[in-house]
Amino acid sequence: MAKPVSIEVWNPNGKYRVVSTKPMPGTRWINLLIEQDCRVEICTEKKTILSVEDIIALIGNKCDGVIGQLTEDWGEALFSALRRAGGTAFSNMAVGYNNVDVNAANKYGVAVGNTPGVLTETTAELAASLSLSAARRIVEADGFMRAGLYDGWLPNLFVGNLLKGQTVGVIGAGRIGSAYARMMVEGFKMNLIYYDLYQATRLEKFVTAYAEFLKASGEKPVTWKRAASMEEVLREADVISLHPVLDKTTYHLINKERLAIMKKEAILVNCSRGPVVDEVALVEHLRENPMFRVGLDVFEDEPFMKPGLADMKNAIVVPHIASASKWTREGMATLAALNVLGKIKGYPIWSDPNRVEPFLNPNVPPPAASPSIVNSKALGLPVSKL
Ligand SMILES: NC(=O)c1ccc[n+]([C@@H]2O[C@H](COP(=O)([O-])OP(=O)(O)OC[C@H]3O[C@@H](n4cnc5c(N)ncnc54)[C@H](O)[C@@H]3O)[C@@H](O)[C@H]2O)c1
Ligand SMILES: O=C(O)[C@H](O)CO
Repeated sequence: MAKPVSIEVWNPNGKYRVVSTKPMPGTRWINLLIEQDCRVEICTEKKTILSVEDIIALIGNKCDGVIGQLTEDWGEALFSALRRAGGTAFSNMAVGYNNVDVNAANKYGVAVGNTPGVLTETTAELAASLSLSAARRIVEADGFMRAGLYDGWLPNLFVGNLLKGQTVGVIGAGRIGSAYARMMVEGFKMNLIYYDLYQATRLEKFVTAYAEFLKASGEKPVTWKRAASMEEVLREADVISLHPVLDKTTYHLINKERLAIMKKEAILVNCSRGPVVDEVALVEHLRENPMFRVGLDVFEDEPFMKPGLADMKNAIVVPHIASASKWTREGMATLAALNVLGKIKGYPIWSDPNRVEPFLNPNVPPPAASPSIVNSKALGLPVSKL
């Protein structure tokens, strides 16, 4: 029997019981649930990552829906427990849902929500920050200053890479990959090469139009290319940023062999999921190629790093904070709550999960729909006409 977990309760007399496995930023998400007759229970347990047993204890005997986190293992055990408690709604407070076994959710008739769109620019901005920090060796230089080692300007001190005119490579040019590509192309006049299973038409149009603008202003135009293979991107790009989903096709997408074909002075950024990179191979590559640099927001065995990574001066490591802006995190909480609420109330599914702005305006009530349910087709849920 698992130990009872500590909770904070809002609107104790609400008809529907909704559990959040973590406190989340802002209060709009709580108010939206309360206004629609939900009793909201928030787990306040100090431990960062809840176990399956902890969450089963939280679900209890009666639970209509759960808002969970990407650190939790949502599979057979949790979906069956939720269904036994009468629940049919779950939402990750994340766009990525590789921690969720969607087949198990389908088996128990539980809708699975995620939070696309609201974190696109915030995540792309962190990827851009890591690209710049790695190119200009910001973290190393900061450490040098703080250690009292600076004794005057020198021609060779912390010389890094100029981005202008270099090639940025994007693997996975979906929402975030495309936003990052635009930042790097427009902000630093980089040429673009990308690889994705699908054509990124809007991105291509943007770069074409920007190239024409530069040409008309008498500047060298930027170029773009959709690569036929990922290897083409790895060989040609100076900065490579990874933005695919994590699934069987992208596990260890970057391995020893693929690292070996990258330029010796290339920069690799990962703000997708840790297992997209073989981290042991990466540490070895960083050790053997001191001019190769990485910026990592995610790790293969989070919260841990593979041995040796923390000692590498050519690696910048941050703790999975790519979506961590106040507006975005409050918006993610809102979308996750509305996913769960929508299913409980029998609302339809929003027709375009790439266009979630109507749910994010705090001054107007949100549409009566679930913003993004990834298994809506499998469950035969109706789509909103809005
Ligand atoms: N570090 C963070 O905090 C953070 C924040 C947000 C998202 N993410 C991660 O980023 C991922 C992408 O988010 P998004 O909103 O841009 O999703 P998205 O679905 O818009 O984009 C993913 C892209 O990956 C492409 N893709 C899939 N398999 C591929 C393969 N084998 N090779 C190349 N491309 C492939 C898809 O075609 C798609 O265009 C999420 O799934 C999540 O794991 C991380
Ligand atoms: O998938 C996601 O949304 C992130 O990893 C957290 O923002």
